[in-house]
Amino acid sequence: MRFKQDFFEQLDGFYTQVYPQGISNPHWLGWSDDAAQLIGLEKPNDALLMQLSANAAAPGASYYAQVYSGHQFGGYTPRLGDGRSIILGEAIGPNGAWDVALKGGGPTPYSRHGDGRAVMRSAVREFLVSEALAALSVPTSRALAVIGSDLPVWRESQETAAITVRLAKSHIRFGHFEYFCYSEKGAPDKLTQLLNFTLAQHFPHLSADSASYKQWFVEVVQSTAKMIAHWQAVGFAHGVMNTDNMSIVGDTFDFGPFALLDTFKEGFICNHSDHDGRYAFGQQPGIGLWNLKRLAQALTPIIPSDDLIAALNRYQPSLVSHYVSLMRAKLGLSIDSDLGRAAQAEREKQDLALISQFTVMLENNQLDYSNSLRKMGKIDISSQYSSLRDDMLNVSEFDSWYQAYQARVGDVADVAAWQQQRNQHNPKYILRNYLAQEAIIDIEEKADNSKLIQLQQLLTRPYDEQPEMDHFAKRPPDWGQGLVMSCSS
Ligand SMILES: Nc1ncnc2c1ncn2[C@@H]1O[C@H](COP(=O)(O)OP(=O)(O)OP(=O)(O)O)[C@@H](O)[C@H]1O
Ligand SMILES: [Mg+2]
Repeated sequence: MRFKQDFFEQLDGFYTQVYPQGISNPHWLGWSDDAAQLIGLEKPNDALLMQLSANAAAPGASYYAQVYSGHQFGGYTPRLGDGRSIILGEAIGPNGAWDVALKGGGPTPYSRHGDGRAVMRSAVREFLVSEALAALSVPTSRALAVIGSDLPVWRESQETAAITVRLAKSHIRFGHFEYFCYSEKGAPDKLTQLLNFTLAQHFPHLSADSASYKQWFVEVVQSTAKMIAHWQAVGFAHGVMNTDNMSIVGDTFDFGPFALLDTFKEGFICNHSDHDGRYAFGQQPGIGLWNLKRLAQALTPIIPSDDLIAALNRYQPSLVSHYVSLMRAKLGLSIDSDLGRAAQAEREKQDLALISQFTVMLENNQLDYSNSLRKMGKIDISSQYSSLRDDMLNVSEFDSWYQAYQARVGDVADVAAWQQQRNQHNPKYILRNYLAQEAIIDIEEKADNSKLIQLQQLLTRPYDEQPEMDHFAKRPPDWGQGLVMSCSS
């Protein structure tokens, strides 16, 4: 790894230098070749294992924990910070730099009452889902590796510690701006410094001056909208959309009690602690805007309110556009690029209605979200019969939807090619909670990570048939239905 240290060198006062503490008997549980390529690494080796398990210093690393705050479940917590994630610096890759962080690397000044550790089950889940979402083209932080140990840690019972090696284009969160607005009142120069750094590092096409701030916030609104559109389209529930878990570059960030939907359910809550369903699957678009409003508030000392409000107004249309376009690809709804603006807007409205009717049917019939969409690749669109019909209890409701759908799809000259295209947008394999759980149980009970590796490899090619892996595409068994995860990770 070759590091630069821009955050560390340019933002004194925005972090505390702190060294990670090694975990005993470190061993690779998982390694991502795809993530490794991002920072110019090839295969894992023993020296790297020692460095990434914090048992040896990584040459060129600085080791620091950033300070931030954030709104958690709607309430403001004035001081958070990296309590268990220690950043080594920005590793230089062939197409840009990535922060490398050891999540679970030991206590920091921001650990409050925590031990600075991550348990193996949560580290494995973060590793698997980071790479699985990337393969689905969802904007996300990445995971280079997950490293197991025999270091005991206590949660509800004794477990073992692990480290996820996270790669992120940026670790700057909405909560960074909140911290420097509220906790260091009267210091707008700090906010400006942070914003100028963010611009220079992550929005290089914008200059670091007040004229660009307005455009920058528009782009933050749009990338957040795009990220959440992806979540809704693949059926991803994040579970802890606190503002300290929202990345400023619009990447999915901090994987705790997340879930990919099995059965489609708007109100699905994956987080055991989310009693009111604040972060339920169907609430995510609204919470995205709520979070952006908190960020906007924190920016009022340096960006005029009118500009912030104008940018926020672009959230909803941007999210709908992205979502409809992703769902069009899934359902095979083509668009005529010659349509005028007004006609396009009307078409978007109609398509959104058609898509919503589809998901309502899935919910009413308790159908699996991804598997139902995958069936699109088997539909003979020219025929009155659809295999999806057999899954419906209310057949007449389906028939009238299907009629409207067929009319919208129109004539398809080459049905096989149409089906093939559907398969390239509707994954056969997703990271179902029960699959992750099975991989974790094998590690816990048999020290066997082969299922994890198999799952990771499978999920790097989620659209391919891989017929020998068919069983991984099944709906969960009874014990794995609607698994709800706790936050004690
Ligand atoms: N075991 C722990 N020890 C110390 N601090 C912790 C621990 N678990 C969580 N925290 C801290 O509590 C706050 C909220 O936790 P949250 O679950 O959002 O983040 P996280 O998963 O620990 O990390 P990140 O957001 O970097 O992915 C963060 O400041 C986090 O660092
Ligand atoms: Mg967090």
